[in-house]
Amino acid sequence: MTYKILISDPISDTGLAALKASETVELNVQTELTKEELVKIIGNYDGLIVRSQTQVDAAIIEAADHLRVIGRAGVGVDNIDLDAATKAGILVINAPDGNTISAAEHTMAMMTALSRQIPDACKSLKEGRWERKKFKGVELFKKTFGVVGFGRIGMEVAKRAKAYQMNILAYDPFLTDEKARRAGVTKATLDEIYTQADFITVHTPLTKETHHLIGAEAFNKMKADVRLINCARGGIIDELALYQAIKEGKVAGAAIDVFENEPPENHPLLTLPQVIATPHLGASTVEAQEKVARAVSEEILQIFNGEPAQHAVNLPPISDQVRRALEPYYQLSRQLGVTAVQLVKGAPQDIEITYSGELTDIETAPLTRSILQSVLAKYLGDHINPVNVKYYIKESGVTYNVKRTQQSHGFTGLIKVRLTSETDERSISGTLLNGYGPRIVKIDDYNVDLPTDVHLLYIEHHDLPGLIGQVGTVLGEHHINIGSMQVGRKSVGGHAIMVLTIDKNVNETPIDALQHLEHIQAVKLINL
Ligand SMILES: NC(=O)c1ccc[n+]([C@@H]2O[C@H](COP(=O)([O-])OP(=O)(O)OC[C@H]3O[C@@H](n4cnc5c(N)ncnc54)[C@H](O)[C@@H]3O)[C@@H](O)[C@H]2O)c1
Ligand SMILES: O=C(O)[C@H](O)COP(=O)(O)O
Repeated sequence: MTYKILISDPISDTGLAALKASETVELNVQTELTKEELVKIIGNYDGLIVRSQTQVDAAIIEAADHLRVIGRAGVGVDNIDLDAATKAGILVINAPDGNTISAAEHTMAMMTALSRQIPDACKSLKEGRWERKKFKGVELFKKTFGVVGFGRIGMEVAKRAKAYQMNILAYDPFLTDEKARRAGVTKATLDEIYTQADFITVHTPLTKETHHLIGAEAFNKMKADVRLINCARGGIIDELALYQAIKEGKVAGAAIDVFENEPPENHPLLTLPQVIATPHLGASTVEAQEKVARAVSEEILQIFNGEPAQHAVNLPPISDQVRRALEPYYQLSRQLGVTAVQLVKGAPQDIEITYSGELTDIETAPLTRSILQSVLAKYLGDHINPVNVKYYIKESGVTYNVKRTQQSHGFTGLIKVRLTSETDERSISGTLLNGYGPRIVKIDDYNVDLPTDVHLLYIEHHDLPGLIGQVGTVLGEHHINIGSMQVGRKSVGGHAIMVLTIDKNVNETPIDALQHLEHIQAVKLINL
């Protein structure tokens, strides 16, 4: 199988080494595509790698029939329509830490350049002037520095600002006192930052909450000589309100790397001498570009190899430890879902999953997605995958709940899947048996011991002598070899089940023949 990957933004060639070396990948680099051209060709690709330039909107996702993964060689994914990607079952991954240092260094460069008016001083000198009086700056030493967004980059910026002996106030909804203490910063509210800071930098993602987070109201609270830096995302600071605030002398200056619309056209901020700007260069270093390209390349290869993603943006993150613990259970969970949905009569309305034994202490959300996916795929189709399964569950009105119990009936880890449809209710349990791999150990109330990689014939009948022989005869007449047979009954002469493993997939004919036998109540062929 060959995977076709399109690279639509300029990406470090060195960082792509893993993809280039792979025999299963065909790479195509086209960094000057118009949106229409991209829509036309995206259907040919299994993977897409972008930076912040390509706008991966709903129209592109709709045309991306085969796309499995979008790799963002960088942090911000606001250029990707995540809802559309999730609905389409396309995994979005990013490279969250490859450009942290470069972005933090650029922030410091912008703050120092702003405080000393370096770009204009340089320009004036190059134009033949010697204007020492005009370019008097301010020191950073002992100044109060507000850091809004204390994630990866915010923290690295704070480390560097400490070397300048700035007094750092940090605001982040997830910042704890302990984390602030360890980082040597003061945890503050936004208002404390607005009223006390001499310099304010933003390092949040652009979200509904952070859009225009800093606008006219905030500028009114700030010191008149405040200077702002935005090396995160255009739109976190309201650009027009910033322009007004600078014009009115409420803000002394701003250093801007990112714009609400890029590239900015006739932008008023770019007409102001108090503003310095760069064209979204925070991550544009040799080192950062190599790191982000290497990270997405290697992860995309892992995903195409069937391994779980480590930096999925539209799936909950899982740690390495959890990934390792769950790995052996993936096959079992999928097969339990597939079996249960073939056992139950009618479409399931409710799905109940119970984890016990060692699985009670592990984050089992990835297994839950895998079970839900395998159950729903029968009715909703193969486009259901772990990325979009929750979306489709909600859409279809099916309910599900997850339970945990310590009762594992002697098994190390046990998963039980119970499906309820309008007319039926079925449950099936499975475990991993040392040396044997995944096994089905219970169907409804009957204990069984079945492998999960075979075809099963599940028969419900009255417990009567001779019936097992009749079933064997019918299967023999249809040249179907029985691998193993297990029987169970509730009481002598009462309701009973027979589960046979058979060597080949069969068509409807022997099933019909079995169903016509007297005392047989139901026959189900279960393909795993
Ligand atoms: N200019 C560039 O080239 C460049 C380079 C890299 C990253 N970035 C951008 O920088 C930003 C930060 O990146 P990061 O790697 O540090 O991300 P991160 O996820 O590590 O940190 C973001 C932080 O923002 C916080 N946050 C979210 N909402 C907030 C709010 N309303 N108020 C305050 N804090 C809030 C989060 O809790 C988190 O700690 C992103 O927007 C990213 O796209 C820009
Ligand atoms: O979010 C990011 O990673 C930065 O904004 C970098 O964007 P870029 O890859 O387009 O330089």
